[in-house]
Amino acid sequence: MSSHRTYADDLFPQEVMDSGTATPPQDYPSSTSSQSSHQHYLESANSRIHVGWVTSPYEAKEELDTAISGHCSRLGEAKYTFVAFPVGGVVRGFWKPVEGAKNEPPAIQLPDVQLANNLWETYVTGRTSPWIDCDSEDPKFAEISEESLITELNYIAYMGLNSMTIQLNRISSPRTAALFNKWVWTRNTRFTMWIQLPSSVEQCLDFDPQSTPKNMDIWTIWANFRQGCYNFSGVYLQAMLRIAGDLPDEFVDTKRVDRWKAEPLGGFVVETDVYATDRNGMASLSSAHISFLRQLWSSDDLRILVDPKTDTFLYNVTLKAEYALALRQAVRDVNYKSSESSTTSLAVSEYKDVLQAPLQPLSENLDSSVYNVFEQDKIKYDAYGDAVMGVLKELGADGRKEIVIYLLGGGRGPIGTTILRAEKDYNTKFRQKGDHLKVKLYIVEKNANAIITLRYMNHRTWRRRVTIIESDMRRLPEIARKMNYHQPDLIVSELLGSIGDNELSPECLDGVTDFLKPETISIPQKYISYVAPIMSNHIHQTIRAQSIPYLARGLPSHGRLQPELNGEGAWVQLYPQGDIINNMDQIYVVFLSKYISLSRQTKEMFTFQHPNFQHSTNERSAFIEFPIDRNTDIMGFAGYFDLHLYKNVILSTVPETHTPGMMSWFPALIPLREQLRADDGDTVALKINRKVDQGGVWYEWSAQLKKPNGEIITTPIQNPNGESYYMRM
Ligand SMILES: C[S@@+](CC[C@H](N)C(=O)[O-])C[C@H]1O[C@@H](n2cnc3c(N)ncnc32)[C@H](O)[C@@H]1O
Repeated sequence: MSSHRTYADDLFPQEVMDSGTATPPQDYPSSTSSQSSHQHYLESANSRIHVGWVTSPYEAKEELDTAISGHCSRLGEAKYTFVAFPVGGVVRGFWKPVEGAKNEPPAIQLPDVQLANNLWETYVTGRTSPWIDCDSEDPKFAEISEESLITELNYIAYMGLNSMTIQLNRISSPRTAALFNKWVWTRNTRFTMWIQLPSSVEQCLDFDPQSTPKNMDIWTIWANFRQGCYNFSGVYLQAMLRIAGDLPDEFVDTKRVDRWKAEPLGGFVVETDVYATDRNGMASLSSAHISFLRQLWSSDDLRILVDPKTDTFLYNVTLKAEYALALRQAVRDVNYKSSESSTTSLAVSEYKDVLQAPLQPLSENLDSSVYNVFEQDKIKYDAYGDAVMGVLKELGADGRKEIVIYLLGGGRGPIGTTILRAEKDYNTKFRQKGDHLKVKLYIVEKNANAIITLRYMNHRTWRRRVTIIESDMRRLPEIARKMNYHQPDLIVSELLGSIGDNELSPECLDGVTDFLKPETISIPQKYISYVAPIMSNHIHQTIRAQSIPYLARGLPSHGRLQPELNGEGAWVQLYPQGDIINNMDQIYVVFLSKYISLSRQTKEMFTFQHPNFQHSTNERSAFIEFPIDRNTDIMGFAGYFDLHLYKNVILSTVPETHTPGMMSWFPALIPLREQLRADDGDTVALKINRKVDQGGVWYEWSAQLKKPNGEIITTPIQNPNGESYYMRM
């Protein structure tokens, strides 16, 4: 059964999940009764939505460097909540290097003691000097830039600022990225780094209409920079999208805009030439700009910076405030949570993108709380009831008096109750008094603890009608022969994981085949797994960053090896393949949130049918191709399944056909070791094998990327021999 149900995590009805980020109606103000709550809503937007001001050369007088607090107060009056200020002070910040001259930038002169530390942290983002260009074609200037950038980063660290921002002006910034790569991985100082991207490819200093690839885009500029920093945590290294008057196509085409949902987006820098004037003479945004902002406004933690491109705001005193107001108006209702809904959405959000290890109910006994979580899913049990009813109707049509049903893997018995209820409903609807169809029910369960509950249920709820068999179902043929148990007309089971077969349902059910009649029916009759490639820098980083605490180093891995007693007398689990490979080569269960699917369609992976009278192998092999329709980084594949219980009674976790309200399974995740860069027009394939040996089952997988010119890139085979993820039998 499903692994996402490992913890008491999914008690929330699907409806709540779906509306987790409860947004107020667009017409919020009119839907609230009082003026004062409307006022409160507007005021809360001023503090909830952080709009900052980029200090520009237009207002930069030298005195500003020692008068930051007054600068901040004036911005506060215009409803700005922070300022991006040159970290070296305005003289250094707006210095202009002269070509060919012996350039020596002015020294840093922004005294720290003018503000209390907490005020610097809260209100000031350090902006590196805009003239810095470590990737300049002029090697001397590139060198000066590198030295200056390190000096400024050091100063940001010294000041204890919480955030800094740097503007990328090139398509390719390998030296800047290398400098950041070293800094983030080796310096024990933590502040958020907002990497401002160019507003369009054509704006870049190194853009060349002849040599720049036609499909170059802002996302690729960012992805190369992020990759240059070896995908350092998105908590600290974030992209800021620069918005100018003309939006490039990739900020208008929804499927390309969506990629930013899978990236660590810090926010936006809005150039003031995007503003028009509305009917009331106020600064306003175009509907294209508003819709772009809204599409990516995933959280009110995002930041917006207003970057003045003219000095008009110096003469028109209300303009600054109007800029900020227009931005808040654009996004303030997107993530607005009314006070009634906030508790629930918070609880659900705790499980977003949390990695869970799939359950292995065959090799490990589940505990009561896990069963309790399963049992909340009324939709699943109702579907089982419908399927059993379907079989009773079909078999009962010949007027028989008895039908023998085995529930295989009964847990605490909810499907047992469902079966007996179906019997009652069938007799009420289709049989006369005295002509009842009787279900002879056996429940098989190997978990000795759950057996205690089943016996209690039998005594209390089922009026001792059920024969309870404490055993692994694979021993059922032997036990049943010895005990003269009846052969089943119907076997019912639910032994399914997030991709169907990954809790070893096929192997368990095959174990009872010799005890079946040729006409025995199985519920389920069939299950099919599905996959789709996904993009998610966040989940990639989360998987990589898992580490094993000292006191957990003896816990069994999910791989083939078991913990060992080492020479010092401690139990230790060894990972000869290394921690990172071990992390990347497992299948996880995740309530996916910060991700996007890269295919409009999920595609079939493996199919299993029951009963498997031919004893066909449970090994499988699949090669599943997907066309890629945008430049992207593929982090792996999301996995789903559908469950054909009986005839047209189907349960599904596949996004296109998801059973409404069913919450029993979160998607599975099949990660790649490294994110795989793909371009618009490529084809990616998942190559996956399901392998079986004496002790268990495992998957081995890799990806194959095909370029339009026929070039093929193949990634390494993951989880060879089940070393990191092995399902014991
Ligand atoms: C996913 S749970 C489902 C429990 C219950 N049918 C329900 O829907 O709540 C699967 C159950 O099958 C049991 N099980 C798994 N493999 C088994 C096997 N080979 N023989 C007997 N029981 C097994 C597990 O102990 C567990 O109780």
